[in-house]
Formats: sequence, structure tokens, C-alpha cells
Amino acid sequence: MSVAAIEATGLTKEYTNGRGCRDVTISVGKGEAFGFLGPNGAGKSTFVKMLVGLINPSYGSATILGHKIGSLEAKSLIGYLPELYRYQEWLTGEEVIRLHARLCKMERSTADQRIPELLEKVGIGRRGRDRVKHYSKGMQQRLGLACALVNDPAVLFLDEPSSALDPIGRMEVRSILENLKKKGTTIFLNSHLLEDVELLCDRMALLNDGVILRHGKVSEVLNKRTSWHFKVGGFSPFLLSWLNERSGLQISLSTSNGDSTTLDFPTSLDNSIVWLEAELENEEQAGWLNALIVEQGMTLYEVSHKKERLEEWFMSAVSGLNHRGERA
Ligand SMILES: Nc1ncnc2c1ncn2[C@@H]1O[C@H](COP(=O)(O)OP(=O)(O)OP(=O)(O)O)[C@@H](O)[C@H]1O
Repeated sequence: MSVAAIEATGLTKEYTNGRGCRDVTISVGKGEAFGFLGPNGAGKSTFVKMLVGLINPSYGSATILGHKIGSLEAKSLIGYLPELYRYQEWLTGEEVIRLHARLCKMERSTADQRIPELLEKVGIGRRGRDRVKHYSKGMQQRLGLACALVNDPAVLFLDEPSSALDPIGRMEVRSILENLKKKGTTIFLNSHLLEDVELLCDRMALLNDGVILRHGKVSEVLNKRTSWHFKVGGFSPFLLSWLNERSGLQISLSTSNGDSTTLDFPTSLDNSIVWLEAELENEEQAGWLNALIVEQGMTLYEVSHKKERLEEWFMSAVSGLNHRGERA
């Protein structure tokens, strides 16, 4: 069986103040992009710091490609961009990357070739000879990404990698990460920028108050809660119970067309035209419902659906839950 890129079992860090993260068990496959989401103070950085060997767990265990976290073997396989990065401001960008290359025991000739490539890749190719003190925050974050990539890591840990970037910078970094993913690099992404997780990651976990509340495939999590709207004519109330019974789904009359527009109800002068609403799991269910509507002699005028955005999912997942994920 192929070894996982990241395997954490019951990983726990208890700070003396009782905070930290508790009992985190996840497995990330090779080449996978995994998103770790959570509100401020949820414990995301704590978890990543344990995985990269910066702090010791209180309990539990974890491996990186089969090597115990904190070991030299594990460290040699990873790249890490910390959330609170700060580089030696008296050095130039090139010198900062060279320092990291030396810490990785990279040959000088290899570093000579790699440094300009990295500066180019992260979009600061022309500023490599400027001192870090003259860099903007966004440029420093790009420099941090170059440092994290210096050893061409198999597993890349990124803690809020776009926090200092403008929208164009975020898109550029996302494209760098997409290319790394295509190349087979495993990416572990801590982010508040939920869009980044949505666009880049295959699976994700939601951490709140130190514990995982939910995890799963990003696509499944989003698709599960797709709200579909059907504008139908020739409707009469008894057809609603027939549709519910026949389909086994929860279908209701809607006062919206699915586009956040609230409609006067009924939606037409002709009371027989209405919008129906249903939460469906996939397009097959929608097709089936269409067929049932038509089978009953109703006219289908319009169909629309709105996927729940990750933001909405995130808010509904953390609001009103206590640290064990129970409704308060
Ligand atoms: N060294 C420490 N000693 C004591 N408590 C700590 C320490 N580091 C973090 N904490 C606490 O542990 C909890 C988790 O912090 P952590 O930085 O891991 O969260 P986070 O999810 O990364 O948050 P953010 O998104 O705000 O960076 C917080 O309540 C924080 O105050």
C-alpha cells in the first residue's frame, strides 16, 4: 500500500492555557491538495507547526511520507511558508533564498541556477538584488514562497500564503500552486481565503476551537447543498404532494427564483405558474424531477440552481456550535 504524504493520528497540542488543537486525525494522499479551514484561533497554525517539527505534540503521532514528524528525513521532504514570515531585511531577496538553500545543504552551483528561477516563478525576478527592507509585504510573502520551494519539496505547507497579496497576486500564487499540484507536489493549505481552498483543494477539513468539525471532498461538500429552482406552469397544489411522494425529495413552493431575488407570491397573475424549490445532490436528481413535472402535464419554463458557496458552508458549520461540534 502506498504511504500517505501526511498521516496524523490523534495529534494534540495542549498549551499551558488549555488552548491548542485536539485529537486531529487526517490522512492526505500524495499529490493531493488539502485545505485546512477555521476561524481565528481555531488551531490551524498549531497543527501545521507540529507537522513541520517546530513544536512537539502533547499526544498523538504523525508522519510525512512515512517519516516521523520532527525527524531530519521528514524535514528534508517539506517546504513551509509560515503565517508570520519575517526575513532578514538587510539581505537581498537572492541572499535570503541562498541562506535557505544552504540550510538545505544545497550545492552552490545548484543554488546559483535555482535562485533566479525561483525569483522569476514567484514574480519578483527583477527585484532579487534589492534588499528585503525595500520589499512590500506582498513581495516578502512571494519571497517566503520561493524559500519554501527551494528544495523542491514533496510536501508543501502553506499557512495563509496569500494574506498580504492583492487579487492579482492571489491569482498568480494560485496558478503557481496549481502547477505544483499538476507536478505531483502535495499541498497542505491553511487559509482564510475560502475561494483558494475551493479552487485548489481536493479535500478539506474545518477546524473550530481545536477540533475537526467536518471534513470531506470539497466538491461533495459543495454539491451536497445545491438548491434548485423550477419555474412551472399548469401547477395545482395537489401536484406538490404527488411530486414529494413520487420523488422522495423535499420539494416546496418558493418565493425566490434561486437568484436571491424575492418574488411576489404567486409569481404570476396566472396562479398556475409557480417556482418550486428542492435541495438536490446532483444533476441526475434534477433531470428526474424535470421528467416527473412534465409527466404530470406541467410546463417547465425555467430551471436554475445555486451552489452553496464555501463561505456560506463555513459560516453555517461554525455558527452556534460548541467545541465538540454540538449545537449550543
Ligand atoms: N504558544 C502559545 N501558547 C499559548 N497559547 C497559544 C500559543 N500559540 C497559540 N496559542 C493559542 O492556541 C489557539 C490556536 O492558535 P493558532 O495560532 O493555532 O490558531 P489559528 O487557527 O492558526 O488562528 P489564526 O487564523 O488567527 O492564525 C489560540 O487560542 C491561540 O491563542
